[in-house]
Amino acid sequence: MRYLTAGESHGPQLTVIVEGLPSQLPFSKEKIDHQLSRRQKGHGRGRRMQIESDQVEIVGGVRFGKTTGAPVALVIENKDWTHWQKIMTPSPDPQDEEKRRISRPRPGHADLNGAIKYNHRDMRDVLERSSARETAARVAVGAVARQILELCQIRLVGHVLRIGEVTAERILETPWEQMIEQIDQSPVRCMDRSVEQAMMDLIDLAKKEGDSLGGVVEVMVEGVPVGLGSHVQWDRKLDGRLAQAIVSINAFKGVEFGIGFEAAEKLGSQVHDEIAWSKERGFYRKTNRLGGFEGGMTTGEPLIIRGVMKPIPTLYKPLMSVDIDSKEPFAASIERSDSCAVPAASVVAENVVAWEIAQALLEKFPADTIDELVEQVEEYRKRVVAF
Ligand SMILES: Cc1cc2nc3c(=O)[nH]c(=O)nc-3n(C[C@H](O)[C@H](O)[C@H](O)COP(=O)(O)O)c2cc1C
Ligand SMILES: C=C(O[C@@H]1CC(C(=O)O)=C[C@@H](OP(=O)(O)O)[C@H]1O)C(=O)O
Repeated sequence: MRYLTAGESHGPQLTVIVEGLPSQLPFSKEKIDHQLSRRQKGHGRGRRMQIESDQVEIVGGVRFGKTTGAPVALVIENKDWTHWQKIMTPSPDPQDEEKRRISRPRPGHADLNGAIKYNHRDMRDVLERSSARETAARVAVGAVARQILELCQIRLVGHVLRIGEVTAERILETPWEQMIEQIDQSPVRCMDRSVEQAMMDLIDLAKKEGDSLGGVVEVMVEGVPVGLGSHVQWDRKLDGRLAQAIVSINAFKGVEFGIGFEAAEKLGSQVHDEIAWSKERGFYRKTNRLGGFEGGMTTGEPLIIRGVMKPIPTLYKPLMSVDIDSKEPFAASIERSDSCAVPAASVVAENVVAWEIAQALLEKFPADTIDELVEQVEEYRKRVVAF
């Protein structure tokens, strides 16, 4: 399976083509819209999210509610387009275009590197595509992948572990349904009720001071069979692919699995997970400190993946930059912006993980129809327990 996204942040729409989905997959627009709406919420977002109300339109590859096996085409409208149409389309007056041109790169954005690389004197030609608006398209794709995972008894959840200096407890013992409800009701998508308010206060303070905040998100995946991914070639290692997927989310700068970077300060005996066996479960690990991966393959334990997001680069208390025409220094212009998007990014992280897992599943169990996939996964699970 593969997908491509296209579309500018302030253009008419985002477009996605997903290829290789098995046929006969019940395809729910509601489930995609649900994920899209989760991505729009969260304390700290700016005014743009009040304008958008993301909904997917299915324009190819689905008939009578099921995939046909043909490429699936999805569209998400940008409601903000109506306000930007004039700026985004050519003007008969060249002076108009000159006035609209962006010549002042924002630190922390793709503006300057993209302008130099693609030889743009108007940095709108870079920022329109580098914007995290594109993550709406990736969430739509992840929401499709989740429909495959659901039928294969694999479920996942994501939450905010940290905002700035406020860190939540990881509540791994909470029953799954309760955990999901708790996260979705939290204004910062945090499982730990005791720190929610502290997170919101910190976001409000950063906003008041014209600053921004980052944090850490965590995704857990349960029910993944042993042996997705492979040790035999570098680009087939599933932890490696997930790392790429996470760091490809705008503003994500790092990733870890299980205890992650803590492993550096521990002894081997405190890090590796002992192997055990029972008739009911087959082989299992007594602990899950490595977060469900050994040798680039899943161990059958839950996957624990964390990603760190840097603070939003656009600041109301602007940083210094240099104009590309005059070469004069200036204080970066102030534009509408989120002050913290970690809650939204936790939903993006969940959905990019969903895609990678579904893709790895279809690599291990190639299938033209969803029933073929589900049958193979069920048979394999039996074989694994009996191994
Ligand atoms: C959900 C989400 C929302 C974001 N919103 C903003 C924003 O409002 N303003 C901003 O300057 N950056 C925002 N960003 C981050 C920028 O898109 C990102 O930092 C920029 O494209 C540069 O890419 P890099 O940080 O990966 O190097 C957001 C990121 C995500 C994931
Ligand atoms: C549009 C979204 O996020 C945007 C990501 C973003 C950026 O620079 O990455 C900047 C802001 O956009 P605007 O410049 O239009 O205010 C965010 O609102 C979205 O998440 O759907």
